[in-house]
Amino acid sequence: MILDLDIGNTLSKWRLKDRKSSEIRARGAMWTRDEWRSGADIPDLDIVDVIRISNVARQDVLEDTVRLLKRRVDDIHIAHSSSEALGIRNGYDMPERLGVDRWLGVLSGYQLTGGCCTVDCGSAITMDTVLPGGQHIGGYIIPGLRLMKESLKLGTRKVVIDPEQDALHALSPGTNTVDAVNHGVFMAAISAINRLYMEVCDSQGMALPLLITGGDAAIVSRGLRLPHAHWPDMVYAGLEALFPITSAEGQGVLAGMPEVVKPANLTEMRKALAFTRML
Ligand SMILES: Nc1ncnc2c1ncn2[C@@H]1O[C@H](COP(=O)(O)OP(=O)(O)OP(=O)(O)O)[C@@H](O)[C@H]1O
Ligand SMILES: CC(C)(CO)[C@@H](O)C(=O)NCCC(=O)O
Ligand SMILES: [K+]
Repeated sequence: MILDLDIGNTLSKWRLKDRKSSEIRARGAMWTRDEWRSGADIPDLDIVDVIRISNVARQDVLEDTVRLLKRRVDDIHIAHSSSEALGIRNGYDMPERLGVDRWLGVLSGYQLTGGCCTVDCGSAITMDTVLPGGQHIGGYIIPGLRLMKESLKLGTRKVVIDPEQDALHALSPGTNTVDAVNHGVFMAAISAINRLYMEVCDSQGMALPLLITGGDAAIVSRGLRLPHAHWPDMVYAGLEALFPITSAEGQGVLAGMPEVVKPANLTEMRKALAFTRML
């Protein structure tokens, strides 16, 4: 069994993947601050023979985790951002500084689309662009939904935006603090993603497919009016692309690959931008 680990700033997500059938057998998550102790929501290491890790938490979090895992499993692959991988050139001035979750998203996104914008809605919301031909041009980082709420210190941090809520309602003016904050934060995130995406397409002169992932992707996806595909396993797919193990992975078949969604029309996007720039 393969253990894939995605250590984020808030949550550490894991999944177990069957080496033979390529099926995902189990999934779980724990707070990144918490220790790996038995009884918690952690995978059974006795059935694991290889581990792949993406980490954006502090270096000592990774070191502690690896030390613990090494007692049971020898074969551990840790992903790093590099200046070039799988035909993609990293656009950062210092390539190793690009968050590896972003890099992995770009690698899998490119494998799926051959050029796209990737958005990861986690503690932070990040957007990255990789052009046809494989040039990554850099991206944007804004606070995620929870961080935005937390920064207001209005006691609404724990009140989540109801994922079942109608997206239109979630964009309407709030008539109490919780709704005012939730709807405001939701609108801020959606507007930023819309605008950044259209600006990038405009400046590159092409409508790129838009992919979205992360803990808040389902909610954001419901509010986003632009055609896009939701790929929950996009970061894991980057681990598969970088360290292929199963025969399917070797052939470039990545877990949970969504249908590629045809992007919005460039002329229409330019009209929308022209209008907002007039204001
Ligand atoms: N069970 C959950 N526990 C905590 N947060 C959750 C949960 N489900 C969804 N979320 C949302 O997901 C976000 C966390 O995003 P994600 O799971 O992508 O991990 P992350 O650790 O924040 O990632 P990164 O630090 O890489 O941005 C939180 O802002 C929260 O709103
Ligand atoms: C931005 C986050 C926190 C998103 O998870 C992560 O990708 C990160 O820590 N990145 C390092 C900074 C950068 O990407 O420029
Ligand atoms: K993430």
